[in-house]
Amino acid sequence: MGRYQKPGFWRSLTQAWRGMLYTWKTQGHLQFHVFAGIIVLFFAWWSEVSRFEWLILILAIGSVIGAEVMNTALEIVVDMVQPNFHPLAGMAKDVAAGAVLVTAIQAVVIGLVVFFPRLYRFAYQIF
Ligand SMILES: Nc1ncnc2c1ncn2[C@@H]1O[C@H](COP(=O)(O)OP(=O)(O)OP(=O)(O)O)[C@@H](O)[C@H]1O
Repeated sequence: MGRYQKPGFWRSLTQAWRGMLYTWKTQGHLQFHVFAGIIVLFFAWWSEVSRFEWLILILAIGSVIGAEVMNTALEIVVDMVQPNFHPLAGMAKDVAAGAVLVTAIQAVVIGLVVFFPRLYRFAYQIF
């Protein structure tokens, strides 16, 4: 095993990007979250949300994506430390997946609070 050397700023960025790419390639959930986030941002632009709503929506999308990336990191560590079946290894993964679920529920609630009144008004005008 090579000696560890603390990387510089640009090298750290490259490594972080490599981690993101790995997560993107291996986790279908991340692809789904990014796709859903793009659709939400499109709707935000289309329905001309306020600056504050933009910030909240971006925070919500970033939280889900960040939690998914952290979840992937934990899965990698668990698989490295415990490649065999172990109840604690399974529980660690389940707890990390629970963190993603919390952020996803939060994002859905934020999306409803921001978009539901607009969709309601839109539907009201049409029907
Ligand atoms: N070593 C293990 N021992 C016991 N149970 C495990 C182990 N590895 C995984 N599991 C169980 O299988 C589930 C799925 O684990 P897996 O490693 O396939 O993650 P995943 O399908 O990529 O999860 P996610 O959908 O959260 O990204 C875990 O949530 C856990 O309940």
